[in-house]
Amino acid sequence: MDDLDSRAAQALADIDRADTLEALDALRVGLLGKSGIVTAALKTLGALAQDERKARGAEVNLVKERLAGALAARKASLEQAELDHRLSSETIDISLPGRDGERGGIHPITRALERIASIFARLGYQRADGPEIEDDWHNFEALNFPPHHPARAMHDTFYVAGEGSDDRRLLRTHTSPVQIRAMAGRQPPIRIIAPGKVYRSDSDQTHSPMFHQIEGLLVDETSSFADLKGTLAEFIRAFFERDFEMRFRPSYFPFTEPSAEVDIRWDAEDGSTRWLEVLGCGMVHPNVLKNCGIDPERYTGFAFGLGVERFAMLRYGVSDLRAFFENDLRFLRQFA
Ligand SMILES: Cc1ccc(OCc2nc(C(=O)N[C@H]3CCS(=O)(=O)C3)cs2)cc1
Repeated sequence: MDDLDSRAAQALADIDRADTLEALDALRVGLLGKSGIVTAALKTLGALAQDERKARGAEVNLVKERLAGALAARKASLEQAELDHRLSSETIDISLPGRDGERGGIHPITRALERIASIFARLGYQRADGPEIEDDWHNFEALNFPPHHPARAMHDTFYVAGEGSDDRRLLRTHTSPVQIRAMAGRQPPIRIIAPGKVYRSDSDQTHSPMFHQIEGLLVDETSSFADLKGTLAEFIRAFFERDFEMRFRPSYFPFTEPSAEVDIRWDAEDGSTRWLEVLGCGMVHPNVLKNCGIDPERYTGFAFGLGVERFAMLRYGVSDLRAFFENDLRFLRQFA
């Protein structure tokens, strides 16, 4: 075997051992490139006699084809191996569940408030809004509170600092001023609900200085206490999706006469039965109608008020009111 043959044999072994496309290409250049051994062998043909040149040329071309074939085969094998590696390492199992981003949820107080509002919307009530910073007239005077009623005291009401005593502004203690504003300039029939934040200087396990209320007001020519009872019975049934036994206990509010507090009969899991107070109501006091330019000789109305947190606690089985305001995601995620 001449020198070219032995070097070609060595080259075939090197080609088989080449384990990267870069190493294989370096071999190709060294064999078939401008300075490669096959190119060098082809260059010697010119110096040979005619008959020897033909035979030698055929030998060199045979070596060239064998090396080119081996290079191509090895290249294909390495490329396939690379493709197989990528296919296995970059495989995506499309049957896996997607990575879910954090989803927000509606706060339980908002859920309860919207649930209550939608029940009254279905009963024909319009939603009204108003300012949270109110004046004394809309929050107390117009609602028939006498001048020195305890609810006006600082221990119950947040007053805006640095203002005179008679026209002091305050954080509304109920949403009744919204109804006062809604009645002004409007004649019956009136059916409105006023949901929103209210503020009282109170804070313990069942009281928060800011809480949510929904009040309702209906004024027309014929409404009666019976209508009030029927409306509230329907509301309680729709909200809890259960028929609760209800009782109306006589009570007192400056803005309603007669006034009542409503209890529902709550059967606890341990079999005990309790009466739970859930809201207050009454027939709108004639003075309140007069203050809003509505003739109490011609029109009557009823009104009710409830704390939204109270309804959320009952519906969702929450025992501490403060849980609604601590923003603990472990608590809030239960309502997402
Ligand atoms: C013009 C107008 C006239 C009358 C009105 O009466 C709204 C009413 N509210 C109650 C009541 O008991 N409210 C409390 C329930 C729990 S609470 O959130 O602490 C407030 C009874 S009647 C409202 C507006």
